[in-house]
Amino acid sequence: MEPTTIEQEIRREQEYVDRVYTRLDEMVERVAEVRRDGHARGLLDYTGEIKEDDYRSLFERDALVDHAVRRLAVLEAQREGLVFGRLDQRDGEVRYVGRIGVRDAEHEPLVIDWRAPAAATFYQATAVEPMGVVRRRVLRCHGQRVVGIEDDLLDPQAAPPHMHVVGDGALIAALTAARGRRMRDIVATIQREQDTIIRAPSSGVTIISGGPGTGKTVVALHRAAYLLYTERRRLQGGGVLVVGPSPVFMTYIERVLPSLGEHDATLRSVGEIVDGIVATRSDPYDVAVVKGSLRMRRVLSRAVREAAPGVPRELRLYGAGRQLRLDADELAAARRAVVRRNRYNRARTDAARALVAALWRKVGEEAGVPREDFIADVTSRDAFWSFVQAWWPVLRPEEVLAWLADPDRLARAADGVLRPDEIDALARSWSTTDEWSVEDVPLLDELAWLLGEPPEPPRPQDPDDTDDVRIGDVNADAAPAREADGYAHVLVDEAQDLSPMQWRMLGRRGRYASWTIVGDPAQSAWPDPAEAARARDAALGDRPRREYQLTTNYRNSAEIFALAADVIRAVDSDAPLPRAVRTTGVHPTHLDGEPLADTLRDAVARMLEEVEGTVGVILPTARQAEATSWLDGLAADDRVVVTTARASKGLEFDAAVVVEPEAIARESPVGTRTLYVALTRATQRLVTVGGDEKWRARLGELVTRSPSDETRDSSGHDGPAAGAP
Ligand SMILES: Nc1ncnc2c1ncn2[C@@H]1O[C@H](COP(=O)(O)OP(=O)(O)OP(=O)(O)O)[C@@H](O)[C@H]1O
Repeated sequence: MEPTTIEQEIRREQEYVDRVYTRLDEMVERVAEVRRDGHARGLLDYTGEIKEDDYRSLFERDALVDHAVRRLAVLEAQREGLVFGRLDQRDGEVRYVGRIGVRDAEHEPLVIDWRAPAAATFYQATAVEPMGVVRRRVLRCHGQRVVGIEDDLLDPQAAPPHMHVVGDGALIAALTAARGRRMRDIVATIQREQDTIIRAPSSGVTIISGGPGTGKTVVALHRAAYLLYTERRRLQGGGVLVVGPSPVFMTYIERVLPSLGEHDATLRSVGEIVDGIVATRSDPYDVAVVKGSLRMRRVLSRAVREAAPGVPRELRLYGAGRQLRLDADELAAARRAVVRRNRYNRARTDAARALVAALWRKVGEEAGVPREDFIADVTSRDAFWSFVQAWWPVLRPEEVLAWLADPDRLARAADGVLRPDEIDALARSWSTTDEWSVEDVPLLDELAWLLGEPPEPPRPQDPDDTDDVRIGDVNADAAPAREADGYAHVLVDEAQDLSPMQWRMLGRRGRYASWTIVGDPAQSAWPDPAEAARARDAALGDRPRREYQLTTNYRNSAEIFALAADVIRAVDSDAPLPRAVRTTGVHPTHLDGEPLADTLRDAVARMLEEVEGTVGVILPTARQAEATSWLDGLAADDRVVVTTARASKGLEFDAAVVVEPEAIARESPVGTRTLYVALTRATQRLVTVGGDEKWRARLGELVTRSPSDETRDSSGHDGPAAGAP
């Protein structure tokens, strides 16, 4: 049989792709040789004495080997689907675009790196503005084999007569593909509005907003890869921090940057920002709201000023020929004066000075010795320094926060700042568990900042330097405080949910950074956007900002998004909503019936049959524990992901089964927004399970109104199945 046009085109492209892989193999072999050579040099060098020259050559060797190892890893990692695009230009030039740049033996480009300026037209050219491109071609590959081609003819007038145009469009093919448990890169199908954001300059603050499924996350990650490519020296030196809402979300996105050849970004959920603490549990809404509010700054700074539990409440000391004493009130006054001026952990010297000053004030002229002699006498006594150590112990943030589980202590710190019911709720949250919550992490960070790092231990003393050594050698200002590590670029996803205290925590890490901030106000779970905006502005300072809005919903079918849009409109009539361009003809459905467990299992089993990829079961928080047991064996299915609505932020499934939607909406004052999040997680199918008349009516009404009624497909799905299964 004659090969079809598309088969012929694929064969031609395969020839080119084969040439690229042959060249890639040569490059891999060459780099591997450099590595082997480096190792061999190391073996010889280490056999004898090492002279200074040898050290230099060993250093060079290590750098060479290190570079070769990294290069090899990149070359190997980018092998899969290395070439994905081709541009046929008006002037007859043909360019191939791929995951990395590849040149032939004569240094002529075989493939252009997608991030290079020469590749930009691959993403930016449109039929309205072809930018010299006649045909854009996306190659779909499995391993090294070309399996499909999708063309866009951008400039028909300029197309030569023999030019073929095949395929239905790469974007739709990508959007309808089954989803796995990890987000994939979109390097072959980045859209023009997205490309503009990816390539925006790195300086200052780039704010990306847009409704659900508009590609905010995936675009921000491609932007990180782009910036690492264009500004590798600055960004690798300082580091790139990527922050998301939960560990589940971080796992969902963790492959995107490596798949783009970037391994150097630090990915952390908001519960993992502080080194050494991994918090995954979220507090109930009412507690989270208090812990996140800026009022906690006052509470914490007062908590730091109060004496640690168990410190001595009286100073008794023999000095200057008499019994010296400071009582609890005098000690408290000295403490207040010191903490007002200093960070606690860096103030021990000052605390010692304050004690001596208080003693002198009490004794004064009666001491019968000049002030200098009095100070020298007191500070030469071990008993004095033992007291200072006990009275001013080094404090860790965890200790100070744990003290606030004591309702009396908390009430003193929060007096006039928090309401009594808020104080009760907080004290209970800290006394019922010793596991830190996600909302505790910014509080610990704030405390770390208030307390400061303890100074470095004193260096060995110079025996001649006897002048007030003991006070001087623990000088609080001697060593700079080791503040939180500063990153060169900070990328914050789902930023609409960050509490003011979380903004402060991130601000400390991005003090000298450029920022990319991603969010959708309509999905916000934070009840006081104005307070969060203030904290955000303080974190970002006066850096210049550029803002972008994404407007196309690439995730949801139009039928699914129509339901979600209806829900959000009820509470936020002005929310700018994206346009879902893909219709499937399959409307959201609803399943009722008792017991709920059976209905849920039935819904999940149906979805597993109907879609190829993942099925998300999205629950009200109150149902979380029950539902996993209801689902029985189904929960263990690799394709099934069980999550609460609150934790479903940023995730995506082929099918979503949303349990008791109205209960999700009632769970908190921002519950409707959380329900909006839950309803916008699915690409192909949405089923709601359990609920009330109101919910069924909403679905029914929506379908009768839906314009896509006329475009139902032939798969037998013809609207909502409200009622018993
Ligand atoms: N140009 C594109 N080509 C292919 N797929 C795309 C493109 N843009 C976005 N997508 C896909 O659309 C889906 C939604 O993207 P993403 O999760 O980044 O959206 P989002 O705006 O962060 O959503 P949300 O705010 O609802 O979490 C993902 O599967 C993503 O891969």
